[in-house]
Amino acid sequence: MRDFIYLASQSPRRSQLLDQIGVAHQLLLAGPEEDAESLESVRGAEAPGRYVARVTGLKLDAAVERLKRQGLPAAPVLCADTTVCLGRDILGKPADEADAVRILKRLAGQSHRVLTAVAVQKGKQRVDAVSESWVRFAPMTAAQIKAYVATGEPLGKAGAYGVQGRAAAHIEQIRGSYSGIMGLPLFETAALLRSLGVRC
Ligand SMILES: Cc1cn([C@H]2C[C@H](O)[C@@H](COP(=O)(O)OP(=O)(O)OP(=O)(O)O)O2)c(=O)[nH]c1=O
Repeated sequence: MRDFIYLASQSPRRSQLLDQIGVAHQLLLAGPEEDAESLESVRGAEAPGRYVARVTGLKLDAAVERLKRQGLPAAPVLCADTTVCLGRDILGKPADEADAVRILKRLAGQSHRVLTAVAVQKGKQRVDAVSESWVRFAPMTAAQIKAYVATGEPLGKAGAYGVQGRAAAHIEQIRGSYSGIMGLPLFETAALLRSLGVRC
């Protein structure tokens, strides 16, 4: 018998990744009355690790409230947040194509960190983890950046790229968690679910 969980995320990648390890899940999405984007604002000099864990906690608070409000059957709720950082700078999702070009120019020829926090709440119990990975992009010409941005892939993704997509052609090296870079670190996720006694 498998338990099901709620996935409070609009990211199709996170749902695919949960499928990959056989976690039955239902989406628990924010309604138009919730200002989901405002949860992701950065506080002054906040370190990236703290930022990503704090935002994930806020997403989970909002999701648990949503579950209560909607009167849905009780089940564990999972949230995650992915942040790309270059040094101490947090690079979020690009606002538009020009912003994606600007971000990718900074990442090209450099190594950066990808932090993904995941948090799960079951009843009153909450557990969380942060996965850290390093990604090194090869140098990219302006034409290569332009061509990549024209694919539309950078929009909606932290750091303006998808490791699982065409960006892979420019990624020289990865250290850490491939699934974490994509948006949900599966090793940590499975361990958190097990620690809560979720059968999957
Ligand atoms: C770095 C990287 C990020 N991403 C994606 C994963 C996340 O969807 C997105 C980071 O944004 P997030 O704010 O973590 O997630 P989201 O807004 O897509 O979904 P929600 O807040 O509802 O959970 O970037 C990739 O798909 N591939 C990558 O290589």
